[in-house]
Parts: sequence; C-alpha cells; structure tokens
Amino acid sequence: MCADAEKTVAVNNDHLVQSDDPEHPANLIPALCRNFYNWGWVTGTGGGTSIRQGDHIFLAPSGVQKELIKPENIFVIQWPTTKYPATERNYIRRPLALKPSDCTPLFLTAFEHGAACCIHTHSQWAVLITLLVEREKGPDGCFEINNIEQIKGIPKGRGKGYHGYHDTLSVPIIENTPFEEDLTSGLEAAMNKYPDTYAVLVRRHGIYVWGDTVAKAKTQCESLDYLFKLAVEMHKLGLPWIK
Ligand SMILES: CSCCC(=O)C(=O)COP(=O)(O)O
Ligand SMILES: [Zn+2]
Repeated sequence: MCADAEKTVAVNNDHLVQSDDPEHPANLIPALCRNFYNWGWVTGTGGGTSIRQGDHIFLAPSGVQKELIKPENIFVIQWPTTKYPATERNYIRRPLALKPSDCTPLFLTAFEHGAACCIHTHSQWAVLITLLVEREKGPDGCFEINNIEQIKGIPKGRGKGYHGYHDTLSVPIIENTPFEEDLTSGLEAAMNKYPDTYAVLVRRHGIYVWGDTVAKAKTQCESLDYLFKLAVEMHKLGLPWIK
C-alpha cells in the first residue's frame, strides 16, 4: 500500500464504529433513529441524534433517511473540539460521500453544557406547541404546564432532582433560522437564560432535547412529546395547561 492510501485508512478509523455491543454509540444511533422515525420524529430526513462517549462524539450524517443509517455511516469527532468543525481535520472518522449533520454545532453546544446525548426532532406536536404559545403569549413566551403526572419525567436542573406534580415545567422557545447551524446562537442564549433546561423548542421547526445519559435524553424527549401532544389536545377542548 502506498503512503497516501495508508494515511486514508488510518484517518478513517473504521474501528471506532465497529462493535458487537448494541450499546456502542455507532450501533445505538441507528437503532434510536429507527425508533424516532417510527414515532414521526425524524421523517423526511429531518432531525437526528448525537452521542458523546469519553473523548469521542458520534454523529449521524446529514440529509439521509435517518431510519436507514448504518454504523459505517457514523461520523466521529475528537472531544473536546472547536465549536463548529470547519475542516475535515476536526473529524477523526468521516465516511466518504456523506456530509455530517447540519445540527453538529447545536449538538456540540449541548455537549459543552455537560450532555451525553442530544436528540433533535421535527415532531409535529413540538411544532404545534410553538405556534400555540406564540398565539397565546407572543414571541417571547415559554411553553408552561403543571399538574400533569408526566412532568415528573423531566429534571429540574442538574443535581436538583425531577419536577414534582405541582411544579411548573417551562420549555423555552427560540425562533427558527433559514439554516440549521444558524440556530446555535439562539440555543446558547436560551441555555444561558434558562440554565436548568434540558430542552429548547424551535418555532415552526421542532425541538432539541439533551440528557446526562442516552437513556435520559430519550425518556425526556418522550415525556416532552407526550406533554406537547396532550397540551394540543387540551387546547382543543378549551382546557388550560396551568392550574
Ligand atoms: C427536511 S430536513 C431540513 C433540515 C433540518 O431541519 C434538519 O434537521 C436536518 O438535519 P441533518 O442531520 O439531516 O443535517
Ligand atoms: Zn431540523
């Protein structure tokens, strides 16, 4: 093998995405994305997920059918890294002919915040909630709900336990931008304003949810989606979200 070919193989680091362990991020991301597709969270290529394990970030590719992702399609970034990997050198594994997710700088923002997994969905319930809140409270409103059992699935902040039944859950909303990566400053601003939040809604777009573990990111995303769907149905019945 010539020196250039050897370098290409070494740089691609295929071993980083080859494991028999179903909990390995390169196996977990495709499995999660298949579920998310079936739940209507990542249809039409939108949305995705990323996992931080040790000093590696595992990322799905951009613009592909998320339910068909395979471990060999996964990108890997050395962690910590610069906020927005601008060159190929930031990737220690970059599958040829694929592009890393446009959500990468947003996922990295969640990891800087201490997350181990970040999920981006285009759930219609999340989108509808952003529209209802805009109509009821204007552009600066948060989604707020209390006295619903499922609120207990959402943490009050790192080290602060989970919401109680009577607590009010607040989820900030940021405005959408024409390009996904341009959402990053809005996400950072929302995280600074609401340091205890584990989720930020994006108006007319979807939601970013993160967690201290993969399981927590997934179950928090499920609980939020449940609450958004419930809130839309409550609204249709004329029932208030806050008691
Ligand atoms: C129809 S998808 C529009 C782009 C978008 O919102 C998105 O989440 C795409 O993410 P990707 O990981 O495919 O770059
Ligand atoms: Zn999106």
